Amino acid sequence: MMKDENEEIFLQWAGAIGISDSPISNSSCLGHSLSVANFPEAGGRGLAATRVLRKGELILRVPKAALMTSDCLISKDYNFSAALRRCTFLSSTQILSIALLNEVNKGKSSWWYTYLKQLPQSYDLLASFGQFEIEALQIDDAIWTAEKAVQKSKMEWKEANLLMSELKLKPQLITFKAWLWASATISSRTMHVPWDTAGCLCPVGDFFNYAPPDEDPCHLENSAEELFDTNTDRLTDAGYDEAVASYCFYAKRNYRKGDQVLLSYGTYTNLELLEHYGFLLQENPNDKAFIPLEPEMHSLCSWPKESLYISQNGKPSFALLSTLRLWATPVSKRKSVSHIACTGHQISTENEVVVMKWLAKKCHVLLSNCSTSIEEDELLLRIIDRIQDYDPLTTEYGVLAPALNGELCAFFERNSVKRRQSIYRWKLAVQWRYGHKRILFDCISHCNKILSDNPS
Ligand SMILES: C[S@@+](CC[C@H](N)C(=O)[O-])C[C@H]1O[C@@H](n2cnc3c(N)ncnc32)[C@H](O)[C@@H]1O
Repeated sequence: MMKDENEEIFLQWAGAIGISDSPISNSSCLGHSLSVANFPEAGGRGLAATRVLRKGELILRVPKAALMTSDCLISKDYNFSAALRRCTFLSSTQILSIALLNEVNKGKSSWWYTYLKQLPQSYDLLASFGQFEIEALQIDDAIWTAEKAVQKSKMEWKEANLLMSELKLKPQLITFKAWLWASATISSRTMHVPWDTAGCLCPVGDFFNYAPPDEDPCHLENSAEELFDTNTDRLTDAGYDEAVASYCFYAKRNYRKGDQVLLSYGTYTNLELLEHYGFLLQENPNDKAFIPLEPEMHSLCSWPKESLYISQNGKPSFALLSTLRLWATPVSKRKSVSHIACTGHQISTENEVVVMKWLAKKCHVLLSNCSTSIEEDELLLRIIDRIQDYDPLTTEYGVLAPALNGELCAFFERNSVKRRQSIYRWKLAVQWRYGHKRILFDCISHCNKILSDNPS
């Protein structure tokens, strides 16, 4: 069956179970406010505005009965609930992943068959990265995060094996590959519900692609305000509304007809987006670069580790700057100036010069420790695009940039089969390291500017 045909059947099914983008009851699911469209540069399949949408307007309602939750899957499946009682050690996310595979196992007899059929067949979350793509991240912190994601996924899969074999799932649904698919579906598509920490799968609502939150939640002045939940890492401009027993989605800004309607799933760095959703943004205002600090720096201040970073624009965070200022102060004077540092003020010109020199040098060393430069990564990204387009001349690029030779050869050796997906993951890794290096580079420029304004 054609992809569009599947989509058509899915939208009819969604309309019949009450999913609607219209305030008046309507048998069709979409068409009043939204339509499914393809946005190749911003998430692929997504939702477009079919008319002018005003900020704060309710644009989609998905009734509770249409939400796929562990509760609803378990309560309708006696075997599953009986087997689950014997496996009390599984997390809510593992349970929802197994419940999802259990539905897939039912094939056409599953009530969710039409929904399951249109889910993506694979994902590119960090947990699905192979050794080659992990190494392509180049930066220790990111490599560690990716390795941890793979290990965690493997461990959760092993723990889930007992229940999956009790359920007698088909052999291909018990594999690690199937587990990666199920857990990535849960990680990248679930939405927060108050009664289950695993969240829910929300047909049609999970077609919204992501835009980072661009406003401070405290300053929101529209009807979606009360749905803004800074404590959850799920969709924040949508939420479950008990009063109407539905998941409700609101326009987070004004849209023109044809615009892609986006939602903010939360505030994420690019590494976090890769880890939880399998994509990253070329321009992510929430991206950050964490750099290794001297052990002493951590004990100097009470700032949490996560607050010590370089922002996407190359400027050190408030906490990092005040920590560095205090650290650059002679030990005997630290106590008397700590209140100045903690309130974000410059301690002295000499102190600022030491801080900026240290920071610029650190970024410079980190950049020179990488096996490729920013320019080489830029070239590699162009080469990868050509490889994606099956340009036969691409191997010759190694001559243009000898530093890329090893990486290009390693890719071709390992990836004769299943190239498309491997190329895409490799590209994500290179895009990530390129963005990270740009932050370090911009930080050096920022420090140099301050140094030239404060000649020592
Ligand atoms: C909730 S789904 C959104 C709908 C999805 N595009 C689909 O076809 O079903 C989330 C996934 O969409 C993709 N995505 C969402 N926003 C994106 C963006 N701004 N850029 C690239 N990919 C995006 C990622 O693959 C992500 O894991």
